[in-house]
Amino acid sequence: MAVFTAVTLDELTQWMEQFPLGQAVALKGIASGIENSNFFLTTERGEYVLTVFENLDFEQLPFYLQLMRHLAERGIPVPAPVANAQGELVVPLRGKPAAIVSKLEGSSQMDPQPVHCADVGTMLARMHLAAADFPLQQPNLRGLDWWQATMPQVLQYLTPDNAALLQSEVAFQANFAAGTSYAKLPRGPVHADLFRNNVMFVGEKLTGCFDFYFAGVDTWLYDLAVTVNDWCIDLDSGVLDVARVNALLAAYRAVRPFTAEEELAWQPMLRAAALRFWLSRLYDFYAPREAELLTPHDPTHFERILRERIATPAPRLVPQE
Ligand SMILES: Nc1ncnc2c1ncn2[C@@H]1O[C@H](COP(=O)(O)OP(=O)(O)O)[C@@H](O)[C@H]1O
Ligand SMILES: N[C@@H](CCOP(=O)(O)O)C(=O)O
Repeated sequence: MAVFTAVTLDELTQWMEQFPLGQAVALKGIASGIENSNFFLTTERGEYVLTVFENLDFEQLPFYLQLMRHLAERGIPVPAPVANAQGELVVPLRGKPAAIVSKLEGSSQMDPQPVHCADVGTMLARMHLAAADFPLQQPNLRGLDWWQATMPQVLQYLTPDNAALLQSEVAFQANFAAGTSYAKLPRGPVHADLFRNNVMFVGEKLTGCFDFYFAGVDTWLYDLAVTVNDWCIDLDSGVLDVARVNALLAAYRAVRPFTAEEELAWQPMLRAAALRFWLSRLYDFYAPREAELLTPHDPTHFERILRERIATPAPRLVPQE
């Protein structure tokens, strides 16, 4: 269950008057999210998604919603936020920030093949380029600073072996991030959570991606590593599937070629992307927020992926001649 704030159709009647969408005619809670209360909203003008933000405040939200608007205006298939009569994208509902965005067609592809991974690679590269001139700034709030602050809060719950892995990987990543090659990696606003469940397909056609609420400014390579670590793996073992990796990377670099520094940084970045989700899942598992009503995601999945990325060389970003 993931509707933390109950909203009724009656309640929306007056609230909706500020939006150019006509009357609300149907409202249905969406069970699958873990962060916010989401609803499919049908109005006289069409199909939308209403989100009531449970953990993000009015200061943080403009970055995400303006970024979605920026991308939508540049033809990237993301939900377009709907502004109210005052031009605001975030409006209080039941005392919490809320927003209406367009509804994407389709459903998630949870068993992706190379053809799907190629579409994801193309979209990701186009999204990076389209976001490059986005004017608002917000760092990736789940980056190195967060890892260093969060690690001490979970260490006590881990086996000695896992505690040692976590400490050594955070140290490795701090060293990697301090290097001169890292500083040269191209960066900009990134999605930072482009998992299978955040992309829609109709058949083999990608119709869009959503859930920008972990977006922030970080390296493009990090975003790519997060994506590959979810789309291109055997879910049981965490092992990379070479055909899917190569399809995603070839499609990405056809839109935006990689730099020499990115080629060198690929393997450490795959480790960084695995660490990020191992740590957030450990944190959600051992230190759940009060409002959290869902079973947290399994941390051992990303522990396996991290160990695998440390142990096994990944396919290169650009295959050697
Ligand atoms: N713009 C959208 N178009 C279509 N479906 C959406 C859209 N936004 C969210 N959804 C649906 O709502 C579900 C939960 O959204 P999500 O953003 O993942 O929630 P949370 O941030 O709470 O984890 C998604 O799995 C998807 O089915
Ligand atoms: N993708 C993250 C958790 C974020 O959940 P989402 O439903 O908002 O995408 C993970 O798998 O740990």
